[in-house]
Amino acid sequence: MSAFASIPLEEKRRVLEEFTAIKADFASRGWFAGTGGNLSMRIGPYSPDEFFFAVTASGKDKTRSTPEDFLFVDQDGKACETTSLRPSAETSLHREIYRLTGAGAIFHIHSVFNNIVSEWFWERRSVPIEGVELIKAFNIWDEDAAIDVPIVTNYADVPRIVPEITERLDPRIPGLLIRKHGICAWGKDAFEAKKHLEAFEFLFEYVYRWELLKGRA
Ligand SMILES: CSC[C@@H](O)[C@@H](O)C(=O)COP(=O)(O)O
Ligand SMILES: [Zn+2]
Repeated sequence: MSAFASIPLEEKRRVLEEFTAIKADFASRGWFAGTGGNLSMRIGPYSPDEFFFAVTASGKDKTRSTPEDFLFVDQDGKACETTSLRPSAETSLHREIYRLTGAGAIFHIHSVFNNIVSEWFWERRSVPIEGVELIKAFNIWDEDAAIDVPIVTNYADVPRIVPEITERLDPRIPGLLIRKHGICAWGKDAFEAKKHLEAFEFLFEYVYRWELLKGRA
């Protein structure tokens, strides 16, 4: 039996149920404008060379729930079961983040705040955030902690983004911005990945508003 086939059916069902609920929650926040965004959740045993994850199908209206929203793929992005669905166009980014971090879930969304701050701070290739309480959501507890959220190039040819992720991913920071595109945030499980994504979006809105208050044009 293949490694994927030996993952219990109830485990697959559990992942898809949790996945469906999170997708509906994010849809209610307006995080999937114009079919943008994609989500994945890992399942079964993990090694950097072999792992499996459920990922949203490409180009779907992610504000709707249908039986064709997700498929399971392996570490190479190949479908684990026969399906007519195509995995997200950004599956290669998820694959690389799983390979580097062993995370349990990765959520990618587009927002106006994450797009604007990624452009404002593009020259330094990271968004600086200092002393804001919600930095603790990333399990960083230093007094007045300062973090830099990496920004990578938004190549139209998505696999070209992968080497920049390899180079720029900071193990302390569970997220990466893609310039004028969106964020990938991850965590050890879906609960943690969602917590991190919410914290990033709060912090990006904070940075956006603070920069305007300081008089940025
Ligand atoms: C329609 S714009 C969005 C896409 O180009 C992409 O950035 C995105 O997030 C969704 O792609 P998808 O292939 O549906 O996962
Ligand atoms: Zn995207």
